[in-house]
Amino acid sequence: MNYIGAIDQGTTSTRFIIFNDRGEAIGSHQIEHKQYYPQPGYVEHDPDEIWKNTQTVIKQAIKKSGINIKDLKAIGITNQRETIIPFDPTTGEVLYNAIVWQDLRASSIVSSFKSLISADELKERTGLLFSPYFSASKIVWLINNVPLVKERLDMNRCVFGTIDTFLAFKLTGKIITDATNASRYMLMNIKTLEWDEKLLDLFKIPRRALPTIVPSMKEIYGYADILGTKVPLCGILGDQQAALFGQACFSEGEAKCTYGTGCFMLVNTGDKLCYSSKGLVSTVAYLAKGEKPAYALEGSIAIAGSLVQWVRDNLKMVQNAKELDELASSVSDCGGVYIVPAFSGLFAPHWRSDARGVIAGLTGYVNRAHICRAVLEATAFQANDIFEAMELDSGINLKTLKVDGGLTNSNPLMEFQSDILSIPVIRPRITETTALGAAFAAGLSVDIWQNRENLSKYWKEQLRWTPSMDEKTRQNKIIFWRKAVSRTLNWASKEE
Ligand SMILES: Nc1ncnc2c1ncn2[C@@H]1O[C@H](COP(=O)(O)OP(=O)(O)O)[C@@H](O)[C@H]1O
Ligand SMILES: O=P(O)(O)OC[C@H](O)CO
Repeated sequence: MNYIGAIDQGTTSTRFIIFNDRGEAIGSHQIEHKQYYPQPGYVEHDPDEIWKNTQTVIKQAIKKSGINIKDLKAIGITNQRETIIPFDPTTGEVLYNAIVWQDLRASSIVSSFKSLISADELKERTGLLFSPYFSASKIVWLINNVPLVKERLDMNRCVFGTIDTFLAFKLTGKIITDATNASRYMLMNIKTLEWDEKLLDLFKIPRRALPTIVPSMKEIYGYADILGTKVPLCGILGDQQAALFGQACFSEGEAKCTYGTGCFMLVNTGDKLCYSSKGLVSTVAYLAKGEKPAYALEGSIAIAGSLVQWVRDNLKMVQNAKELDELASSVSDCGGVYIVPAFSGLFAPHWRSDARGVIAGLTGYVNRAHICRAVLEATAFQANDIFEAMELDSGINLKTLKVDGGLTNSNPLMEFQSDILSIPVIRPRITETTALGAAFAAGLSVDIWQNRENLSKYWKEQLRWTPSMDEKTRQNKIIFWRKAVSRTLNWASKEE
């Protein structure tokens, strides 16, 4: 038998999922890790905890699936992107906690970048726009604020890697990042797929401290010791690109939206690098060795499922997500309440780090159920804003939307999403599309699958939500949503 394993290292948890050669998940294990919020706007993870969890989930998933380790033919990695870990490659020592993609501490550094390079040139070179979301400003913050990092950097003993770099290093000793992850540093030239010398120079980041950029698939990067057996590590994709791949969106014009901690909509634009004028970013969708890169346009939303968790953990309004769904379903609408969860500022299409969250439209009529409904609707409205930008930017008219991620378990959210987008929303039979994408990449590299076209047959529709809202109601709701969004702006100072 042939099995492929995928490490899915996400914002809230780490999973290892084992797939058979029909793309079916046959065993998995998952562990959550601690979120550190040392100050408002700061979010950190402990890399050593993530590595410990990775080792445990691999062992446990293998045990649970009962496979013979000799049948594990390849492993792939998919990961939360942009999050940066500084480590010493000579000892493996972690020099500072991982600065997570949601972290806003480098906002003022991003402001200083604006005097070094124009937004147009930055977009032309990287496909991205000014935001502390991307890795570059986090790296500069580490160099400027952590003496240990500066010291090791001066000794040529510091690597700034995304999570894939860190895990690949732990597993194989190689210092690499794949082109999809590299495209999120704000340091890679999106056309040449190499570190951009001009940007490194402007931001004063030494090239020697960055990993080597490698293809996402069709290359064996090294061998990992898994329970005493050497298994090739041969597929790496950032988690949103992995979900696009796992949803079999291999060709131009195919799109997906993943609803997890955040929410990310990507459309494959083929080998065409398409620049956005509506607040989306251009990114590498995947790079197979020896081929031209496939590009994507992406709309990123920082807060989606994490709003559900905030209502559960910080407000203690519900015990779990299921209860929130039930409450939301018990009312026919939001009772006039609109929640804009700009906890980390607003990402696409607004990109305003000065925005902070609001709950708008409160009246004496509003109860807990309306709030719960507004929590779910917030994600659907944000996705709709991105969807509109995507259609305008790419010229692609999407007739349906493929969805995945934990929040797609929420029936009221998916119903409302279809209503607000006014198109059917479709969830596949295999919902672990992120891990599946990484497994596809690894499996293609060791010829378990011969080509991408062969993989399309594993994508099967499981659930479909179709729109039923009248156009006037839909438009009215969107108007109120946009009014609520306008209330979040200019709250924090631009530097915060
Ligand atoms: N039935 C549900 N209703 C609402 N939210 C849900 C439901 N099930 C899961 N979630 C949310 O989905 C998120 C987890 O999704 P997941 O795809 O595992 O996230 P990630 O990969 O970003 O860690 C959590 O924020 C959780 O609150
Ligand atoms: O870990 P997730 O699924 O929330 O994804 C995080 C994204 O990669 C951030 O860009």
